[in-house]
Amino acid sequence: MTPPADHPLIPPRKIGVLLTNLGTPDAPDARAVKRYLGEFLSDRRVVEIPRLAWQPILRGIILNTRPKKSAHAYGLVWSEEGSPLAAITRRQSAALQGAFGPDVIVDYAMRYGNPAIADRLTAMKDAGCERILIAPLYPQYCAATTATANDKAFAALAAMRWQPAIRTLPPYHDDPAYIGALKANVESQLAGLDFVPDAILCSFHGMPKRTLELGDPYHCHCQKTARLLAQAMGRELIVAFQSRFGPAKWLGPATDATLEALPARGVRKVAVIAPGFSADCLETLEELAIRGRDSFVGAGGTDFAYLPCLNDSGPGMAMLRDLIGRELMGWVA
Ligand SMILES: C=CC1=C(C)c2cc3[nH]c(cc4nc(cc5[nH]c(cc1n2)c(C)c5CCC(=O)O)C(CCC(=O)O)=C4C)c(C)c3C=C
Ligand SMILES: [Fe+2]
Ligand SMILES: [Fe+2]
Repeated sequence: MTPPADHPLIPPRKIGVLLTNLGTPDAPDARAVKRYLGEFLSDRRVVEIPRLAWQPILRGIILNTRPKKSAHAYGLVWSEEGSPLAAITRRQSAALQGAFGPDVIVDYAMRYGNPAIADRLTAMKDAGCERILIAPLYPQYCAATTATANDKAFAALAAMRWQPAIRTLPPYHDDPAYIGALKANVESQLAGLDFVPDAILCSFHGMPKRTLELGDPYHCHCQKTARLLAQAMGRELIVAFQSRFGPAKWLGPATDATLEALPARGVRKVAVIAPGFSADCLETLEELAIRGRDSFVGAGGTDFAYLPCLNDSGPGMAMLRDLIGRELMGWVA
């Protein structure tokens, strides 16, 4: 990644890579979940309802009911390393550090909760990084995920007298490296199943339908990923959207209703994938792998498999090295 020592124009400079993801509570208990959800659901990029109307509902109802239920769900997927999302992001960061070597400092931070984006950016600057790539690990762009993670980084930079130079990793929903990694990951896991699925369900995190109407490209990015992956795999994929939150209309069809309807359509064996998540988390390990299975089997399905995300798998890390390495080349060429 470094230019030759005798490069005539650009002396070597320290480069930082900050992986960012959504965030997760510090512990699987109601107090920690309440703190996390309070920050998450107060983000106006996430809930686009005027503050005066939303905050009483959030503080008066949601934060008094949801944390206990969510803490129970987190408890079902929590590991010795902590929240799966945090543990996997940490491993992705360590693997990339190993791949790039000492001239690049790789770290990770969360949009909500810990480690905080401002703290890790400051640490990178203190370590001498004059150029920092901020890499939101969302393949599909959504203002509620990608833009808010970048906003948070820019807000931290706004407080610095001497800012590092910044790049952000673009969405990579249609990048051949991403589609190729998904195909390799899904096909190797399909080969290890003890049944042959009648169908593959591709579940993306949902968002309010209004957000699509306001011009957010997320829905189109999801559809394109699914189309390219289906083409690459040479088979059909059923697309659905999960995790509906609140009374508004969300993107459809809904994953839970789709899983319930599949057995009556003759699909008794299903494999579920979630290519929009770069790391397994509550939404995949609890909502899909536990509740999704219950819905499918309860409706008459016989075989169900949830296939894990790219995480820090071989194909997943090769893809991140490729995508991020390409961005860094602009700084060292
Ligand atoms: C991958 C893309 C994601 C989009 C787009 C997204 C939008 C979005 N989410 C909510 C509300 C909730 N999301 C929750 C969890 C959650 N969401 C994502 C990703 C996206 N969200 C992840 C990776 C996670 C899991 C975090 C973890 O700790 O594992 C939850 C909280 C979970 C709970 O309490 O049950 C809520 C609530 C909205 C409103 C939204 C809008 C566009
Ligand atoms: Fe979400
Ligand atoms: Fe969920």
